[in-house]
Amino acid sequence: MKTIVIATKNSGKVKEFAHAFAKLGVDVKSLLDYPDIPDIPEDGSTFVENAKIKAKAAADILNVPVLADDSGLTVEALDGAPGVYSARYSGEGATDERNNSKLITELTALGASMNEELSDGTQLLSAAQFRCALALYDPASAEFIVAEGNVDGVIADRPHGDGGFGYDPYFYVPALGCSMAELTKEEKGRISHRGEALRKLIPIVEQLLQDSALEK
Ligand SMILES: O=P(O)(O)OP(=O)(O)OP(=O)(O)OC[C@H]1O[C@@H](n2cnc3c(O)ncnc32)[C@H](O)[C@@H]1O
Ligand SMILES: [Mg+2]
Repeated sequence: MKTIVIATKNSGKVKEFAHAFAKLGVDVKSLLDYPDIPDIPEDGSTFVENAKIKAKAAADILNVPVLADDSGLTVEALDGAPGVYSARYSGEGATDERNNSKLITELTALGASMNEELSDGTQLLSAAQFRCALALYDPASAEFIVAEGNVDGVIADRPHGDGGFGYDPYFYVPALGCSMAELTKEEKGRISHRGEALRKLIPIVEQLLQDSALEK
């Protein structure tokens, strides 16, 4: 079995990558499997910079090609926040729950509204986008390959669904009439920022796999 290492400690991302790569017969490992690797500072100013930082840091330690994902939510009524700060939006020790609660509190305090409500009374607060940058770094060639994806949605004032992770329960997708957390992994992958970026990168990962660079 071929293996690809993803430089992430986010178990939600790991599950989505594992689902996508399983279809290619590729096993996924993450930084959760390498607890001795120290935390990688994400001090870039863009998703692409942070994805490159994470991929290179892990690849230099493990000496195999590594894929990294930097992603987040940009909200129109918040001038694009939380953006690259999505994971630490609610400060030190941030959790998905606290980040979501801060998001809704901030939007409510601003009086943000799209003047639209769903049949269950849910108010739609602001247009938003999920963005994802993937970086694949191969220490043998010292080269990066980068791919990006995004998906449009709307922030709802209350959560729906218990799938996905992070901001998914509050991210309503008008085209599908449900939140991102109400989709299966397969459905989410078809429309998501991560799915779009991954589809661009998969041919390159497959090429690397053929070259056996990822054989462990
Ligand atoms: O850096 P790693 O270890 O990969 O894990 P992380 O959770 O810190 O990941 P990021 O730095 O890329 O921050 C991404 C933030 O955006 C959120 N996010 C990213 N993709 C998402 C998705 O598909 N659905 C919901 N929230 C998402 C996620 O919950 C984090 O708060
Ligand atoms: Mg992070």
